[in-house]
Amino acid sequence: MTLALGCIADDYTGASDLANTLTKAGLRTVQTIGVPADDLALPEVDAVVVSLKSRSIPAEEAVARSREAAAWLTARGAGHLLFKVCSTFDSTDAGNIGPVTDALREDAGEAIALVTPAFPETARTVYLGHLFVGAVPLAESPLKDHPLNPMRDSNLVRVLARQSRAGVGLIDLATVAKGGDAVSARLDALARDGKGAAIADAVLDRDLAVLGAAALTRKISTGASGLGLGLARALVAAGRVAPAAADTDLGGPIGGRAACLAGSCSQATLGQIARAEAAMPVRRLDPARLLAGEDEAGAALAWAMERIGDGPVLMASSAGPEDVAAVQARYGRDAAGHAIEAAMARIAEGLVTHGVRRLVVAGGETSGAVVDRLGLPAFRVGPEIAAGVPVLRTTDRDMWLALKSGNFGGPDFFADALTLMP
Ligand SMILES: Nc1ncnc2c1ncn2[C@@H]1O[C@H](COP(=O)(O)OP(=O)(O)OP(=O)(O)O)[C@@H](O)[C@H]1O
Ligand SMILES: O=C(O)[C@@H](O)C(=O)CO
Repeated sequence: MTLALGCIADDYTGASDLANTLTKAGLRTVQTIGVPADDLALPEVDAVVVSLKSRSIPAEEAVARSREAAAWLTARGAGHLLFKVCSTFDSTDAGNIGPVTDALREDAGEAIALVTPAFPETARTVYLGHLFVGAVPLAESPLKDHPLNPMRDSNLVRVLARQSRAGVGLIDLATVAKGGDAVSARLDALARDGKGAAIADAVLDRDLAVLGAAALTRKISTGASGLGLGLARALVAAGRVAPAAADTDLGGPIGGRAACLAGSCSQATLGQIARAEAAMPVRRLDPARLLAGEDEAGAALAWAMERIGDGPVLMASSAGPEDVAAVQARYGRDAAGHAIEAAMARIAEGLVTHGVRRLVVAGGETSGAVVDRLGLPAFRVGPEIAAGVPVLRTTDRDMWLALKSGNFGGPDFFADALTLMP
């Protein structure tokens, strides 16, 4: 297998978002969970997206795992590596976007890396280094209340500089508008100035095409699915990939039991859970009981088993910012997050043991915990449920999954997803 593009995603939902974007742009793509074992049979593809669960772990560990993934991808011929981060730049000042970008860039022998989380299809745009989520700056968006990494600064040059060893510069929209050569010249100038990364503005998909072409002249870049789109278009335009139609034959219907799990506390997910109440039974997990050591996961599973023969069910730990803050104040942010993720993973395992073969999970960390517990090695990419969320089919067994990034999907996401998972 010779890869045109190797991708390292810092969470599993983000990886499926990127795999979806690359597939739609004509790249044959597979999503693996972690660095694939040597004996894992993979189809012939143009791009591999290695999913890591590295967004919220200590920086040294994130660097080590990302390096391992980079080595695997490079050994399979990947000419360019994209480090896929969240389109809302989810990270803390001790976070990992800077350290991983620095490490991959240095290993690749590059002086500077282009960085942009812009993804206009989902209303993430960057102007003068400031990230906008829809019509508001990042720090005024619901991301300011994220349970793990509250985003309180919209200026990404500043955010990335706080996490990076090398300095961070800006490629502004006026430069992007002049085209790929102007972007490359600006990267060179910033590198001469000692910068190791440059936040690039992008407001429209055409800006991403320019950035993708410029990024492709170097060995690594960092960004969200929008930059993936730009890189895919540049690879096709350069004749390095012959565009393929999406993989329509994923193996036929599976049928059987279906369930949804939500651990995301994003505004979008909270609205989707409320809407799902009209379509299926919904059980809210009680984080306080769970964190007090009571068998809340077992109780939720028993609840599900009484109903699942009649149709899909949804179980959610999700809560609004005030409730999340109260739980975190009492039990600690990481301890609360990990305990709830572990409960979700246990419920997922129980569901699959009892015949669930169609599973929808909301939230990146939550999806990571669930997929790890189920031991799924890789996914092929099916139809798109909503921007950034495809249907996935496991490569080693008959199972449909959808891993939804917290902020993605329309109001009826859970029902929409199950409709596309026959
Ligand atoms: N009621 C709750 N109180 C405190 N923490 C919670 C609660 N419910 C879920 N959590 C934790 O909040 C975190 C949510 O992160 P997760 O990545 O799953 O969702 P997200 O950030 O919205 O999704 P994405 O990363 O895809 O945007 C998890 O660690 C989860 O365990
Ligand atoms: O880029 C995004 O917003 C998503 O793919 C994601 O990474 C959310 O976890």
